[in-house]
Amino acid sequence: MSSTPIPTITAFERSPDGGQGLARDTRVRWALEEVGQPYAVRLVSFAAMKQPAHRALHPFGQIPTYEDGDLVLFESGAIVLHLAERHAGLLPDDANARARAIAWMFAALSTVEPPILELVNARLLENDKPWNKERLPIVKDRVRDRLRELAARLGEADWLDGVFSAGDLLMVSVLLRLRRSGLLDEFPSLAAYVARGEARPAYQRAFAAQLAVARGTPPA
Ligand SMILES: N[C@@H](CCC(=O)N[C@@H](CSCc1ccc([N+](=O)[O-])cc1)C(=O)NCC(=O)O)C(=O)O
Repeated sequence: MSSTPIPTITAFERSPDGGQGLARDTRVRWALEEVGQPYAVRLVSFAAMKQPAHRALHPFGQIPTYEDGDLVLFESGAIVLHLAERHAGLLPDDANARARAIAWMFAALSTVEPPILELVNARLLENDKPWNKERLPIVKDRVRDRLRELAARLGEADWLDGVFSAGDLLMVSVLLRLRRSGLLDEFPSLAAYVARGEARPAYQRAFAAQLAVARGTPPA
């Protein structure tokens, strides 16, 4: 029986996606599973997220957060990096390869995710605006540009830079948001890349855990 306290993350009490794994706690769960770190989950309601107690952990009143002893983190990318730096399995030992893997983490969140979020917002939050019909194709083409460039770099490789890394974990997580749009299927090599990520046992465990929350069933 381990006496070492385990880290605690926060997640939606009721995820708007009904457990499809699109909320950002899934990528943190995935990283924890990849490094073999047991963790606890504190579920928070939308209302509780905006209260002072949660804002003391997350200045923007969001999830996920990560608590481990006297360390409190927010930002899913920072949490994944923290885990990758402290455990084997998500960043290479070689210094240059490690730096490249971290560059891919930033690329996922700073270059590929923003146009995808623009598309998500255009479809979810702006679809009743008169200008949406004109804007949507422009936003879609911005996403296509990034996907085309990413596919060109990935080529026939399994992962972005040799072995699977935290860069792939975040890139796959970002690309999963595209599934409903159909845009990912326009790039078969990227759809296969995402499928490789989803096939990883660690992802499967992370997905099942967040789905169990959505279904109100206790985790296995
Ligand atoms: N940059 C931060 C962004 C965190 C964030 O966006 N958190 C969202 C949940 S993940 C984003 C998300 C939400 C829902 C779906 N979905 O498909 O239902 C997908 C992704 C949140 O707390 N939203 C509540 C709020 O802002 O008040 C990070 O990466 O951690």
